[in-house]
Amino acid sequence: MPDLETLWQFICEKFNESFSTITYKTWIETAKPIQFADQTLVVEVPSKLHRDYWTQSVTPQIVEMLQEPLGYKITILPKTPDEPNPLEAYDPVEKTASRELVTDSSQKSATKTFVKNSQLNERYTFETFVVGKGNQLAHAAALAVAEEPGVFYNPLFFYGGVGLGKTHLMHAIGHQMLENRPNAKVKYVTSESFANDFINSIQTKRQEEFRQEYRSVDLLLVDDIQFFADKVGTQEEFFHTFNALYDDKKQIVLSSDRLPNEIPKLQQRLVSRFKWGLSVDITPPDFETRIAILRNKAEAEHLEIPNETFSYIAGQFDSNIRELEGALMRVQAYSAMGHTKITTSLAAEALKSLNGKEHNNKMTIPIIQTKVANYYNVTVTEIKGRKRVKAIVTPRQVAMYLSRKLTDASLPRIGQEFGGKDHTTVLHAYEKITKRLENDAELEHDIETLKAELQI
Ligand SMILES: Nc1ncnc2c1ncn2[C@@H]1O[C@H](COP(=O)(O)OP(=O)(O)OP(=O)(O)O)[C@@H](O)[C@H]1O
Repeated sequence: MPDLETLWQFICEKFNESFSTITYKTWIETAKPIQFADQTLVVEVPSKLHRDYWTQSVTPQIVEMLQEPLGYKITILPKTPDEPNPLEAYDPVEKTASRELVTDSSQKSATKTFVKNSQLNERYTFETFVVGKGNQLAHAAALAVAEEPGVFYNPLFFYGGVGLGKTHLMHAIGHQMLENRPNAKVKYVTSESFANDFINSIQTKRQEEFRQEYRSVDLLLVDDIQFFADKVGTQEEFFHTFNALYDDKKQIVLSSDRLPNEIPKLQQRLVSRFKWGLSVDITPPDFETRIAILRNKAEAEHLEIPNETFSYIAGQFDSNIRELEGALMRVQAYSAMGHTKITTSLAAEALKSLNGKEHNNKMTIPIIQTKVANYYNVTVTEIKGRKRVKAIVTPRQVAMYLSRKLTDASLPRIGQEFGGKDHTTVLHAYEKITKRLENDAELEHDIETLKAELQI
């Protein structure tokens, strides 16, 4: 019997040879082998969603892949970090019972006519999508749905703030599905286009055609469904479209800036249907992800940009990737106009005039973290980390306190920027520093100095 390391290496190599890089990265690279005993392999995966996908799809493929070389069938038990090692916990793992979501394994659709015009943007693929903490689950769910449409999460519902990649992921699902099944019929629309198509069909007496068009797809992607609010007739029609596709086990993917039950004037029966599948949120990217997105974009545009300039731009825009990309393009335009290289001071100059605002004066959490770390002689990594020695806890709490005072970021958002901490930790830090300030003159001096430096 091979040891754990050899077995895992073998699995990685085999999987890498047989599947696309994105599949490999999403399901294998995020997994960690834990134990191999009694022909049973325990693998730790990041979330329940990953575990479900492993159970349903990855595990059978690996078992089959290994059967010939090993000469026997191994058992694979995926678990999340919170779950005990099933081999140690003794309890036989519930392999399928833990599925939280409705699934249906009877998907296999008939051949469809080839549809060229599915309104997909070529740039929005899984390959160009940078995965980070805020979007890891959404990305994994998107890939699961693209690879096995109608099986896992139907509907798949993305929600989250503006410019965070919901549309990008929806298009990526469409591309991936067409790559796997070139004859599939994929349709991407915004909720407004759906409403317009519907109204036009009434005006031109082509309702039957409209229904035929929307109800014959294999994958329907409807973006920004918050704009269904107030459109009673459109909601009614969409309800029937949804039912027809769902009953036919066709995949539906929806997006909105908020959860279904928070969309005003959305019919209750639609809200409840939208909850049948999986709702997954996308939160703003952390600093490292923002840098990775900028790097990718710069590489695609063949731009040469120093590391510190990436950090500078990523420090300025922390809650909307569209703005982040826009900033990079602006810097590029500035450099092209002046025939000069891209440097941090050029970037500062370019972004300063953005909307006529002094944009480089905008306070962001990474700027606060850097300033506080320097002031207390610790590193930003330590500030974001979990070490509980006083020399680090105080700077960490001060940085959280200042982030709350000097930026508009919410408590969860601040927690996320501090290495993914809970919002209650941020609140605790804020309250602790506020209390200490009542009778700690030294701390008061530190904070006043930092504030003065930060607000220059
Ligand atoms: N993780 C990511 N990796 C690379 N690019 C991204 C990522 N997330 C978003 N983007 C890019 O940011 C821009 C905005 O993304 P997108 O349009 O998908 O946002 P959205 O959440 O649909 O916004 P809206 O709520 O305005 O519809 C796009 O150009 C997209 O390619």
